[in-house]
Amino acid sequence: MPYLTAVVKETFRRHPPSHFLLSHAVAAEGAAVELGGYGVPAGVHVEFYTAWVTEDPAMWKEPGEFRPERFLEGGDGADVDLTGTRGVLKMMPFGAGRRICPAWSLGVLHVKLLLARMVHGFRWLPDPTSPPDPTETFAFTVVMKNPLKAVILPR
Ligand code: HEM
Repeated sequence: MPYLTAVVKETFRRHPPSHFLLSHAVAAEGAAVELGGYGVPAGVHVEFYTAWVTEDPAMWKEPGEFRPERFLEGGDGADVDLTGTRGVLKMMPFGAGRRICPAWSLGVLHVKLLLARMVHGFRWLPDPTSPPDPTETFAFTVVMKNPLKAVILPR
């Protein structure tokens, strides 16, 4: 289970379904909030492009690599959680704070359960005529540009 959890976390880091959060406005009445050294007045909307955080080589070793081991002990993601509330804030696939996705735990649970059932029940082999291609494209969320094709055999 720890490795499965690491695979799921690495998937949310390397291939987050959303690259940005919903638009959030500064709520403080009449006061500017300081953000990264800038004063942001009340009512002004701030957009967070969260994918840049997980692509930043200052935060992640070789961020372009899909490497679940980074979320195991000693890895550069070992202290990171998906809600951005524990350890260093290095990824937020569901947002963070009071406007975090209210279904974040449901989402994680479904992805883990689906993946566990898929690898428990079947062997997944690459389709020689169409190997897996991680290229992404923007739909409503970010999806695979070329859908996965595989040879699936019962275990
Ligand atoms: C893997 C699955 C999912 C991902 C990656 C995801 C991601 C997100 C993100 C990034 C936000 C924006 C947070 C922000 O603006 O700070 C959000 C908001 C939201 N999500 Fe999800 N979500 C997922 C599944 C779901 C599901 C299954 C539901 C409903 C059953 C849901 C309901 C919502 C709602 C209602 C909001 C708006 C919350 C607000 O504005 O206060 N999400 N989600």
